[in-house]
Amino acid sequence: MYIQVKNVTKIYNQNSPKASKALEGANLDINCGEFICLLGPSGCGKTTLLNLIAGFEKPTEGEILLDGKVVNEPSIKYVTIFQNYGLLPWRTVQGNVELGLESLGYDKVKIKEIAEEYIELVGLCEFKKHHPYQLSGGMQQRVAIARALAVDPDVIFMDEPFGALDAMTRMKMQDEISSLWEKKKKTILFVTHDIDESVFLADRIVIMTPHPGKIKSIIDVPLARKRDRTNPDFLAIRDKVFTEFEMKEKDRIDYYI
Ligand SMILES: Nc1ncnc2c1ncn2[C@@H]1O[C@H](COP(=O)(O)OP(=O)(O)OP(=O)(O)O)[C@@H](O)[C@H]1O
Repeated sequence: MYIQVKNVTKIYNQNSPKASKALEGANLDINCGEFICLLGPSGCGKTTLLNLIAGFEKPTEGEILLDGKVVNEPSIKYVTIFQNYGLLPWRTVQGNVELGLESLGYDKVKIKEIAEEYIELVGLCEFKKHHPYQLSGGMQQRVAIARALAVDPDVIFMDEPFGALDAMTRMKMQDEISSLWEKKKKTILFVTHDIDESVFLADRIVIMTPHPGKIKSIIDVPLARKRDRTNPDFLAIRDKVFTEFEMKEKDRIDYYI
């Protein structure tokens, strides 16, 4: 097993009157190369679990192993892509993609070569001399993805990366990240509260519920890619997820009768 979350509880501000239990008794095993979505409503501990696995936070109880080693701190082998892209405004697209590579100690020619390869992969060749303010939100997110992939990380953490995008751009980015994942087969942990997004992207969906944050269940998504959002199999899994959250239309109708 590549990532192991063993009985992990996280309490922020422990031993203070402000103590809050964000996550309770989480157990999760992730295989190398899997695309995992953490799905749930606000406050269910998705970001907390992501930050614990990425090493930005420490568990209050339990432990997390990555490739057999206890996670204690963030590592250069794991990259995180946030909702706000995290691009440097004074650098061009090329400069932003080169950023992570510079810290790996490659020479200038190699850095330029690798950056160009990934700029091409996300379809931004014509824009490599542009600055972030000259790009749309979707294009900025593609730069962030190119920058993340360029350092050839073992794991990519994505915390609601498409949250700020309009619906059409968001679907296009879902297509792109899904086909990039197929090409590169990186282990991806992707936080979302969008049910359709999780069914479109994930190999497995980790269903989380709040008060306190818990892993409620895990749903397999054994659908071939590229996925069709209108296919009956897609809709059946979507339905299953709705049932897990007790949000099915049938239940609401019963309630009103
Ligand atoms: N640094 C922190 N200090 C104290 N409490 C925190 C901290 N971070 C998160 N929490 C609390 O822990 C709980 C889980 O938060 P978390 O951000 O992990 O949930 P989430 O599912 O990612 O929510 P959202 O979808 O709104 O981002 C919430 O009640 C939140 O207020």
